[in-house]
Amino acid sequence: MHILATEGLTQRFPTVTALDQLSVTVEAGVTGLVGANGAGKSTLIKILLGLLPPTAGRAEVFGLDVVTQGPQIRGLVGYMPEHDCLPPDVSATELVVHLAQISGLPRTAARERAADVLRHVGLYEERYRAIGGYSTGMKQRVKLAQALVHDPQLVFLDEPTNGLDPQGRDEMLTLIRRIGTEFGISVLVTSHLLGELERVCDHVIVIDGGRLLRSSAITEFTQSTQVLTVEVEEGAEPLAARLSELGQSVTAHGRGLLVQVRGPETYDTIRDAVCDLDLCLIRLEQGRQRIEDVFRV
Ligand SMILES: Nc1ncnc2c1ncn2[C@@H]1O[C@H](COP(=O)(O)OP(=O)(O)OP(=O)(O)O)[C@@H](O)[C@H]1O
Repeated sequence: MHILATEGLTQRFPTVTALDQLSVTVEAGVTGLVGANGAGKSTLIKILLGLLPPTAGRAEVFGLDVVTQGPQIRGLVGYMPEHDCLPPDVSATELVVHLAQISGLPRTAARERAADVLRHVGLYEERYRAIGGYSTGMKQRVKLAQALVHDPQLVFLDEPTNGLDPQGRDEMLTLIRRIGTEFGISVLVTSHLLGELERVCDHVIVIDGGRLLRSSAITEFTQSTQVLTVEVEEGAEPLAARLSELGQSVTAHGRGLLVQVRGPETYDTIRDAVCDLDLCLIRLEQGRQRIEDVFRV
């Protein structure tokens, strides 16, 4: 049973087509929406929230039509926008309580709920300080807290790791996974880095130039796009030839070779080929997947 679906969804702006005949469904769980800058991710989220009427096609969230039932959709969905949009002169507590009340919670419930979500996202005493003095990581947490405060069934997180250092990024990804598993809230999270979503998502959708490139379970994804970097002291060319003869997909890459992983046997094939040719293996490493790798598939 899917939680949202689009069919032939198209969004044209005067000089660019941001979404082009996009048809995709999303199931409950944590889903990554990946694409380079300008691929159409934020546009899709705005349409799904009922904030932007599409030029053509249709979309529904929990069976509700995005064009005619936007307010009902926004009652069920939380939204963490990409850009910094926080008022600098109020505290996180004041802002999140205020937004909870706007979502329809009575004052006391709004205060309790705001305290809960701010704690869940890792803001403690700082929550009483003005947001203007917060670090980027703290601001991202406030944006996440306000997306969760009305107890939604689904949240749209637009580039939540933007501007964070590696530790902040790690903490945010762990938090996103917890939202999906412990809180039972479905998540649609965007990123331009496939590698970072791989850790937290059950499913990944890749779009490019507003078109659907791929939609697969994360397990299928990592298997089919996994590459090994193989480096030998000398003899990369004969090794490439031998691996090709043995049916492997090999490309030269700098001083090494990139070999597509077809299964566990790929590792054995490489080891045997290196031994047979009497070469000295200096590196055998799993390639880090980037969005570019998927575009080549
Ligand atoms: N209101 C608008 N008017 C005109 N063009 C727009 C508007 N909103 C988005 N676009 C254009 O549509 C394309 C898709 O933009 P969108 O923001 O959806 O991409 P994105 O995948 O979210 O990228 P990013 O991560 O950089 O925000 C871009 O070329 C963008 O310039």
